Amino acid sequence: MEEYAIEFRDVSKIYKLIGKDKKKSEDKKFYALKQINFKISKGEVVGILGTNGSGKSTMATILAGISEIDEGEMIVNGEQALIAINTGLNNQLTGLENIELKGALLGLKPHRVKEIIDGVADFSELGEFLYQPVKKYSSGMKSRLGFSINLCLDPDILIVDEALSVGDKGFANKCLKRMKELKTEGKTIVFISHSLPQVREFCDTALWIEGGMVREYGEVDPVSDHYSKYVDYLNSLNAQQKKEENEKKFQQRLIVDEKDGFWDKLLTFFQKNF
Ligand SMILES: Nc1ncnc2c1ncn2[C@@H]1O[C@H](COP(=O)(O)OP(=O)(O)OP(=O)(O)O)[C@@H](O)[C@H]1O
Repeated sequence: MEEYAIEFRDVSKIYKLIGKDKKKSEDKKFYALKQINFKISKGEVVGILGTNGSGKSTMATILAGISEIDEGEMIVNGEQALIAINTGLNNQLTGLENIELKGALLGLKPHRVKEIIDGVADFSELGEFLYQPVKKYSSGMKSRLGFSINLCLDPDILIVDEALSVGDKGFANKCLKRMKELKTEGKTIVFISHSLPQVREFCDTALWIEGGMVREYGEVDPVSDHYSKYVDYLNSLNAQQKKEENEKKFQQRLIVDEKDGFWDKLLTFFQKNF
């Protein structure tokens, strides 16, 4: 029997929409992710593709256990860590204190925390900045710290959300090189990137989410080709057609409360008939 690192069974994430009065509406809700099903095998390196707002970051935070799901079930076999800029970093604390805090939250032994501190100091190349509060870091420095902590934690499942698009090219290449080593070590990696060439180069499979739903999941090359064609198609649309396409996607994700629908229908009935 194949062992899966991650399994999503009908997973949905729902947000309440803010109304025109700037209050969260009880009636109108929105699927950030809608009934997502997939299985990622142990040692698989999967790229998550999707246009802006399709649900990639929501997926990353759910995978990392930072965000809760509203419907369905997520089954994870192994320790997972999220590599994303800012996520999980406390701005008031120094880089070093952030590592100690993470170690305490994970219940790590002091010698393990020391190993991680040494590893982060070495990989991040932050030098003296490790002793400065994170609020004084540039976004690239935060990315270096976050990425290095997660790498040094040595999780079984690594979730990388756009981390390589921040920071300088030299550091991004170093991270990519390290991720390739982890891949050969048999780690499961979920890679969220806007860079299609990076996904093609690095991943075995690709999961394409569009409008909060799975559009395609399979071998990286065909899925990337189909995604690329879809992006070209979107780019070929004029402003009005783009608006219609976005509206269609939005309607698919909208959840209107039953009661609300009932009163709307009643009102329409009265308006039509009286
Ligand atoms: N906290 C939140 N409250 C309400 N809606 C949210 C929240 N976070 C995300 N969303 C909405 O959920 C949808 C998915 O967002 P998400 O950030 O996951 O998309 P994405 O694919 O990562 O987008 P991008 O490529 O632009 O970064 C978007 O429509 C977004 O507006």
